[in-house]
Amino acid sequence: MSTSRTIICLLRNDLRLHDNELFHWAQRNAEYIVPLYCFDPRHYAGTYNYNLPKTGPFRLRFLLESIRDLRNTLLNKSSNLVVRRGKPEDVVAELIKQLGSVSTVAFHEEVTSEELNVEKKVKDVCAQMKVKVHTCWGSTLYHRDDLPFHHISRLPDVYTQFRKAVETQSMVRPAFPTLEQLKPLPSGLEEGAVPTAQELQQTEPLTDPRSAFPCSGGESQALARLKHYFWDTDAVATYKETRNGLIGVNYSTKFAPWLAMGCISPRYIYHQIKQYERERTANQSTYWVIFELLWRDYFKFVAVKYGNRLFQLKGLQDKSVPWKKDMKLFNAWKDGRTGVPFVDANMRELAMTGFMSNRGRQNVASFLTKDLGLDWRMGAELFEYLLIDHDVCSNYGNWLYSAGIGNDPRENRKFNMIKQGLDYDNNGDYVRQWVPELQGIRGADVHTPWTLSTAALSHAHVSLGETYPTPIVMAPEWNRHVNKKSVSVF
Ligand SMILES: Cc1cc2nc3c(=O)[nH]c(=O)nc-3n(C[C@H](O)[C@H](O)[C@H](O)COP(=O)(O)OP(=O)(O)OC[C@H]3O[C@@H](n4cnc5c(N)ncnc54)[C@H](O)[C@@H]3O)c2cc1C
Ligand SMILES: Nc1ncnc2c1ncn2[C@@H]1O[C@H](COP(=O)(O)OP(=O)(O)OP(=O)(O)O)[C@@H](O)[C@H]1O
Repeated sequence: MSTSRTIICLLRNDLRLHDNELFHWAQRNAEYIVPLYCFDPRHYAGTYNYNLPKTGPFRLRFLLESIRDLRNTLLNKSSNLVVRRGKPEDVVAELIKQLGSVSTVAFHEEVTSEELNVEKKVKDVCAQMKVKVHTCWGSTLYHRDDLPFHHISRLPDVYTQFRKAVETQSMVRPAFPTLEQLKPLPSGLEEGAVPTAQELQQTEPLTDPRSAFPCSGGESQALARLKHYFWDTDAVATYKETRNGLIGVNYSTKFAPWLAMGCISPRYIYHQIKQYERERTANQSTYWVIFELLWRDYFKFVAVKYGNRLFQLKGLQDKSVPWKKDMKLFNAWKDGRTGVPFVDANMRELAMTGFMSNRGRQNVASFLTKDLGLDWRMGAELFEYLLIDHDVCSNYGNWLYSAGIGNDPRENRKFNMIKQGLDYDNNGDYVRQWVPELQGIRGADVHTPWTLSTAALSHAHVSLGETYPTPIVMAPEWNRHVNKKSVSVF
C-alpha cells in the first residue's frame, strides 16, 4: 500500500465539500487524502442527566442521508468517504497503523467538552504515533480569529452588543471554492459500509405528510434548498414577515438541520444573500436571515466563553432556581398532553417529525421552565434527542435564555400561551393539524377548550379529562386573553 504523505481529514459536523478549509489545506499538502467519518458510539448512548437517547430517529436518518450524499460527491471527485464505526481516537490510531506513513490528521475544531475530549484523545494518539495534527475553524459566519473582542472573555453577554460589534468591526471571509478534484485515497483502503439505523440501536422514523421539514440530509439537498428559497421562489425576500409561521415549508429557511451537520456553510449562505441583494432585492428580510445566523454564531462563542456552564443547572448566571424534577409533568409536556393546545400541538409536531418552528420552541420552553417550573435540562435533553437540527450550542444556549439564566437582559420573561396561540395561530388551524381530538372545535376557541360550555364541547365531540386533558397548570394572566378570541364555535 503506497501511503507517503497521507492526510486523514476527520469529519464531524462539516459534511460538505463547498467552503471546506480542511479539504483545501489537505489538497495543498497531501499526496493522498482519507476523508473519514466515524459513527462514534458515544453519540448513541444516553443524555447526561435524564438518559434519553442522544440521537433520535429523525436526526439519525438525516445523518445517514448526509453521509451517503457526501460519499457520492467525493466519488465524483475521484475520492471517497471512508466510514467506520468506533471512537475517532481508536479509528484514527488503527488507520495510522494500517496505512504506515500518515503525515497528519486534520479536523475542524468544535467548542463543547464532549467534542473537545475527542480532539484531545485524537491529539494524544497522534503524539504517541508521531503524526502531526492540523486544525481549522469553520462552523461560524464570522471567523473566531476575526472577533473584535481581543479575548473571548470580553464577548458581550448581550446579543445586540455582540451583533453591533461584529457588524461594524469584522468582515465575513470569502467562502473557499469547491474543489474540482480531490487527491485520491491510498489504494486498498476499504471504504466501509454506512450502518443502518438498526445497527445503531435506533428505529427508522415514519414520514409524516404534515412535516414542515420534508427534506433529506446532505450537501446537495442543502444547496438545492437554498436555490429554491432564494432564487426559484424569492421566499427570502419576505422572510421577516413569514418567519414566525407554524405551517408549511417556506415560512422560514429550514437551513438549521444542514447547518448543524455542516452540510451548508453559513459563509456560503451569507455570500449568496449578498449576491441576491445585488441582483434581485435588498430589504429587511434579506438582512434578517443574516441577523438570525448571527444568533447561531453568538451561541457558539458563548459556549467558548462559558465552557461547561452552558450545561449546568445554574446556567451562565450561576443563579439558583428551585427547579422541579416531576416526571409526571415532564411526560405530559413531552407527550403533548398538557391540556394546553398550543403547547401540545408543538410537542406533537416535534415527536412526529423532529422539527418545530422557532415560535413553537420559544413557547414550549417558556411553558416548561416558567409555567411548570421544571429543570430546564429536561427540555434541552429532549430537544437534543428529537431535533433534526440539534446543535449543542444553539440548543443549550436557547434553553438557558428561555429559562432566564442565560443571555437575556430582560428579567422574568414569560410567554403567555393563550396570547401566543391567538397571535400566531389566530384561527386555530395549527392546533387542529396536530391535535386531532380537538378538530371539532372551530376557530380560535380551540386554544381554550376549558372555557367552552358543555353543549359546545359535546357538539365538537370533545370530552375534557377523557378525550383531551384539562390543563395541568393555569396561569392567571391567560384570563386576559380568553375573551379576545375572534371566531366562536358555532
Ligand atoms: C429552546 C430552543 C432550542 C433551540 N434549539 C436549536 C438547535 O438545537 N439547533 C438550531 O439550529 N437552532 C435551535 N433553536 C433556534 C431556532 O429555533 C432554529 O434555528 C430554527 O427554528 C430553525 O429553523 P430555520 O432553519 O427555518 O430557521 P430560520 O428562521 O430560517 O433562521 C435561519 C437560521 O438562523 C439560525 N437561527 C435562527 N434562530 C436562532 C436562534 N434562536 N438561535 C440560534 N440560531 C438561530 C439558524 O441557524 C437558522 O437555520 C432553538 C430555539 C429554541 C427557543
Ligand atoms: N456536545 C455535547 N452535547 C451535550 N452535552 C454536552 C456536550 N459537551 C458537553 N456536554 C455536557 O457538559 C457536561 C460536561 O461534564 P463534565 O463531567 O465533562 O464536566 P463538569 O461537569 O464541568 O466537570 P466535573 O465532572 O469535573 O464536575 C456534561 O453535562 C456533558 O453532557
